[in-house]
Amino acid sequence: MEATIEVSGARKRFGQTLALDGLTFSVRPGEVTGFLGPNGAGKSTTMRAILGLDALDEGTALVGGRRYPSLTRPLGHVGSLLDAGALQPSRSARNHLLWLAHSQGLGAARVDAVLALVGLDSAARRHAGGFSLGMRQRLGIAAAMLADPPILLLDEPFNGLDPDGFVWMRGFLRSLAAEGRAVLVSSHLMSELEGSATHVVVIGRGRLVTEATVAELIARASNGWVALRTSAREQAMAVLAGAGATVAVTGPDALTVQGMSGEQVAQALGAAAVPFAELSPHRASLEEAYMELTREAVEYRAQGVSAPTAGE
Ligand SMILES: Nc1ncnc2c1ncn2[C@@H]1O[C@H](COP(=O)(O)OP(=O)(O)OP(=O)(O)O)[C@@H](O)[C@H]1O
Repeated sequence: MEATIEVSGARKRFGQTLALDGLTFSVRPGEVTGFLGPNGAGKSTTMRAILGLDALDEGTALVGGRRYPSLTRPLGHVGSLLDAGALQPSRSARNHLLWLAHSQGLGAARVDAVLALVGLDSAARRHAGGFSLGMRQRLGIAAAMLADPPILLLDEPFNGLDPDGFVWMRGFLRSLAAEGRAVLVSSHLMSELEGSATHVVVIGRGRLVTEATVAELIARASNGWVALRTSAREQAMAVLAGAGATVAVTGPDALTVQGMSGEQVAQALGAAAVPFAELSPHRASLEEAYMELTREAVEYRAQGVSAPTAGE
């Protein structure tokens, strides 16, 4: 089966709430796609629709070109982590997985392999009920990986992870994509996905806000910004603002400047005898890119059709 997820024109209403409002996006093989949006944006509903747990009112949600309920061995095609709490607390982690493995015709060797894969081998015989949320997330991922599926849907897998867990999860997601799998990972925070996602799908109120590569998103948000270090921050701000630039404080001795080239910034500060160092094009973080996006989306909604924003 081809490792793709394709959601097209998905609409879903729960009573008065329109959870999905014509949502369309796709995930291709070899990509970790971050699935982002504020609370209630429709991320979980989308994942549930892809897995056939919620029926769409309109549109389609396909895995490898097929509807999930039509798959004969679904867990061999799509692995999912929706709720890390969904386990039998009195069972050991290994027994929990053995029970799942048997239901799929898999043996103990595969269980031990996935326990090692997620770093739970030493905790394998402990009761899952005593696991921290981070360990439950790992166990949930081990379960998702049991039948070695080419497609993975992970809902908030970074929740509850400690700093080591974060590093591990990022590397793990990258390795899944490097093996050619399609991976859709939901998150509230862009920063969680930095270093693992290659693509992002941002949704709001059940609609697509943007679908882009991480590199495109960062380039868009970085455009026209110059980063600057100066021991005379207030003076530099006054000079640059006086020259018409937009200036933001990014640290005790750091500013970012928009509306002037690096050369113009150097000239203006030089002429006013303001000391500075490290003048460079600013590379936005994924979080900044997300904020920029959200801001654009809000402005678009507030202004109606493509009215220019101030300064354009
Ligand atoms: N079973 C349900 N019954 C009624 N309303 C629902 C149901 N499931 C979701 N909703 C509503 O649909 C909208 C989308 O919810 P959803 O859980 O998909 O968003 P989300 O992006 O996953 O949010 P969060 O980040 O908070 O998990 C919300 O307004 C939610 O209250």
